Amino acid sequence: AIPLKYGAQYTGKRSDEAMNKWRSNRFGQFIHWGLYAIPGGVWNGKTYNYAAEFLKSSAHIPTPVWDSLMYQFNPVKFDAKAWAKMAKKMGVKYMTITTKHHEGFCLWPSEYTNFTVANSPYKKDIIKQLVEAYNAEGIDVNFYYSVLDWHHPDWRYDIKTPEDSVAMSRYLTFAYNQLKELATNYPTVKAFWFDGTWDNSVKLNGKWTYEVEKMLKEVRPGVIVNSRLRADDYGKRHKDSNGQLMGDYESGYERRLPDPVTDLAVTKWDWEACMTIPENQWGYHKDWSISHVKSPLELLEMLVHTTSMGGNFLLNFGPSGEGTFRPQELNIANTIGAWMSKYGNVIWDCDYAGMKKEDWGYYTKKKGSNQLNMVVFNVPVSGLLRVNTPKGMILEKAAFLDSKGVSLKVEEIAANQYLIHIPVKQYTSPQVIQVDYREGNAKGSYEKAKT
Ligand SMILES: C[C@@H]1N[C@@H](C(=O)NCc2ccccc2)[C@H](O)[C@@H]1O
Repeated sequence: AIPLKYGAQYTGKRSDEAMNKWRSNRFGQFIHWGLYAIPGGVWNGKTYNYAAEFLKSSAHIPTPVWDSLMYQFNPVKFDAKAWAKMAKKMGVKYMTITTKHHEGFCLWPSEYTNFTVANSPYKKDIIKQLVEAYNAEGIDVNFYYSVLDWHHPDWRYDIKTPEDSVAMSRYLTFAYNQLKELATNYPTVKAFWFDGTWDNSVKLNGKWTYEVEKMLKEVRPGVIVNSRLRADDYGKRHKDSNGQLMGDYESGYERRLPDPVTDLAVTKWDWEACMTIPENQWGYHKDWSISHVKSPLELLEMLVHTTSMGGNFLLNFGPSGEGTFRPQELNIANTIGAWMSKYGNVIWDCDYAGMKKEDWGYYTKKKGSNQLNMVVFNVPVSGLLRVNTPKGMILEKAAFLDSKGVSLKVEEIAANQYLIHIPVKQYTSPQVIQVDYREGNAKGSYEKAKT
């Protein structure tokens, strides 16, 4: 192994209470909110189809012009309690809020800069209101923080001169202080979601990323940081020069999911995928007709897919400059919430079942139970759901979760090979089958085909 001072601090999954809770949460709400929500992707009457939170760069807007949006930030319809109630109904167990996105505007009254809500017409601390409202609904709150900062004069993309180095170290001290401020002043924060760490200026400062992780865990014991924060002694990101994951969970899946057959390696570590409702809009965009908008069932399948591979699914919402969500976002929250109110127990506290992926859908398994869940998205025309079990696993019975007790026929067709018979009809949402099994070896009464 290559000796490292700023590489992975441990190997394997954390098994402390804080991480077990983070893992059991499984489903989270991402919220991207900032000055970009005011123009919403439109500038001087022109609609830009890029992500709305990049409008400053896609419309080449000078920093002073962009920054003056602060004087327009006044979300008169913002109601943290209403947001938290919607999230509770959706069935999320955590929420991750952008405390500061690439634009540098802070949703909390930071003492280290004037570019915050405190100096906007709104004045009040948005982070405090959200933490209190979501925690009151029993939802954990995590902080997104962009290291990349388009506002701060000391930010550098690369370190080419001694002046760059002096300026960037001033910037990193500023960011360190802001992060300590967030971890200190909002003591119920459970995790930090770092972004904007891909530039060379950060990769050359692996030591700083190590020190931030260390400081946060000293100020807030148990707190969780994503792999995207970290660079090692040689600028390697996410995984160090020895291939070990840094931070507490892998955060590379942005608007994409690992393949359930070829990417099974992800089941060896904790990970989270974050997802947009349109193709690529994190912040509020005025015109959602410019791309596909994912349906509730499309997103629900992604949630189940993610749980089936032992990951967390963070679904993004982009409130408007006034603090409201769109009808499509409300519909998604209600539709997924209705399914979660019936079947949330096959998501929360569930994990990878170690079973071979089948065409009909996904398996999840409740931690520490002999309960195997089958979430069926694709009913075969035959009505026969194939189940291949690992050696030593015998299926006993199967039943639709909502029609308690009505058993389904389980046909053993060979050692560790079964067919579960379900009615062939039009289903309008994924069906959940609960399977009970026991340890033991198949009767072995089958002749192995001579090949
Ligand atoms: C979680 C997402 N990560 C941000 C993102 O894609 N940044 C990519 C980026 C690439 C190059 C310049 C600026 C930003 C998006 O704005 C979201 O915050």
